[in-house]
Amino acid sequence: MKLKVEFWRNNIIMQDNIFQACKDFKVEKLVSCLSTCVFPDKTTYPIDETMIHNGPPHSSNEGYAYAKRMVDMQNRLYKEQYGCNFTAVIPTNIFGPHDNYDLEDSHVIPGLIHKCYLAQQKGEPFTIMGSGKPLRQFIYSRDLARLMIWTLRSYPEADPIILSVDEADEVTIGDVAMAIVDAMNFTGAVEFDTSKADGQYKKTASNAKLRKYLPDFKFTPFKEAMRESVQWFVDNYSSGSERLEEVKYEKSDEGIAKITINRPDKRNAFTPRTVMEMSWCFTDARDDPRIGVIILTGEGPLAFCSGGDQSKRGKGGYVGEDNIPRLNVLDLQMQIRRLPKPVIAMVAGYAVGGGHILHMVCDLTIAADNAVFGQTGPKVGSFDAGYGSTHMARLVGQKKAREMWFLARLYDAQQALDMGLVNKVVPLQQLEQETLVWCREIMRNSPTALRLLKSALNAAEDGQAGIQQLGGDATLLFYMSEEGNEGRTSYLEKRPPDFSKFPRLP
Ligand SMILES: CC(C)(COP(=O)(O)OP(=O)(O)OC[C@H]1O[C@@H](n2cnc3c(N)ncnc32)[C@H](O)[C@@H]1OP(=O)(O)O)[C@@H](O)C(=O)NCCC(=O)NCCSC(=O)CCC(=O)c1ccccc1C(=O)O
Repeated sequence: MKLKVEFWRNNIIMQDNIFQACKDFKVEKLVSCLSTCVFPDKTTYPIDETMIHNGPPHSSNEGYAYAKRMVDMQNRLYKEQYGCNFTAVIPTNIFGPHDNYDLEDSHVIPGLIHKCYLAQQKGEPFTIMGSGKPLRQFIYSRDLARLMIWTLRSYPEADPIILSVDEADEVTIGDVAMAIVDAMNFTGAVEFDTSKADGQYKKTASNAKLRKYLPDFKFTPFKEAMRESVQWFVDNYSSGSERLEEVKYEKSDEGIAKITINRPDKRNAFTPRTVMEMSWCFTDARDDPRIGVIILTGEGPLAFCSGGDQSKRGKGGYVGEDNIPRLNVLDLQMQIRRLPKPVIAMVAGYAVGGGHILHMVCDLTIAADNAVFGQTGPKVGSFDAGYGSTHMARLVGQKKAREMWFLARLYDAQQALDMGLVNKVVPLQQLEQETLVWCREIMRNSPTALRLLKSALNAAEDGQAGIQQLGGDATLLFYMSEEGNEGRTSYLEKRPPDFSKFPRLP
């Protein structure tokens, strides 16, 4: 690690602020997360919680390790002086879904999963650096989450606790590689590159203290945890999310997808690339049958989206890396409109220009109390004569729509609520929480009813295109019926169809 000073200062400043704020606001319990690198470089094994301060940490990460050691001291001092219930956990080698799977800077398991996947795709050998003999204890992220909740609720001490699998569950890097091979159904050659260094042979940690409190805690079997992690990686790799540069894309186990425009320095103004990336994400969310509702938002509290990036605007549209001018946000508006699942705009800060239109074409809008809405087009030489005008008039009425466009004023969240532009306004800190409440309520409802309602509401505005969407949904339902299938089956069986058993209802 190069930035030792930054690691030291940033961690110390964060810790000092958090501890003091938790004391001042009488927070009932604070659990800080340390890591095994706080332990001395030269030590005996297994390491345990009493050995943190027994000697210098490895020099490569001393800025970070010394700062983290201070957490242990802070926990004790705040308890002694103010009676605070603060403590720390020390997890060992976490892995699981949502990890950092980047090839350059990920930990061993996500890095190997990614390498094995690429080897599978390219038909190349799966190469593991080193002999594969070093031993490590790995904890599955879901197990760690359960233990963290237990720590919050029930662990009584200020002294830290190691959260690790048992010593008997230590595995070699070679075992890890073979578990990945199994989970991935990898059929190619597996090679160990012994010209590369192995790293420390073992770093065994004792979980005796954890076992004293929770003798019966059952860790997820390693191979099962590996299968879930590999499955998560494969599912999410195909979404193309690794290639996203201007947008963030997340999917939750609850069936909620979240697309975040990630250009906060430009108030989340969109370029042709931003729009393309959003479009990939919406396509993935539409095609993934586990997803039932999609959130569209902007990174940070200052803006949902400030419209087209004016610095990329050329003659004929916004110009990307290929030098071709585009107005591709119009296709994105259509995509959101036609997507057969509810899309919710989650708006903090500015939603202006083309960004305002994006929130309007979403099915619902939840706004933070700092949200600001409006069209700026006539001020910067632009306008949207499509949904930006006509759908707006449906939402707020003709007079108000003309006011918004002709004067190009900005409106606060309460004004937007009063004119029917948004569904709810909440304090900024509650924005995500409230949006998730709406998403979860939607997830409990019939997906087919929601789909048909969306296309019916669109059809009333969208003319023949709207009827086509509603008509497509009717065909989908018919294809799912026995009557529809009788037509197909009779054709394949080379017999006349028998529709006589289907009722001709009034
Ligand atoms: C959004 C603001 C009101 C925020 O103000 P403030 O908080 O004071 O921040 P700033 O200091 O102004 O901005 C910080 C930083 O971001 C840059 N930036 C902000 N917005 C844009 C933008 N749209 N393009 C490029 N850059 C932007 C800003 O320059 C600053 O950068 P520095 O380097 O730090 O200087 C305020 O920022 C603002 O008013 N922004 C402009 C809003 C705007 O006019 N947007 C364009 C409207 S036109 C449009 O969106 C058309 C879109 C389109 O493609 C289209 C075309 C044809 C038909 C339909 C459409 C359609 O979208 O439907």
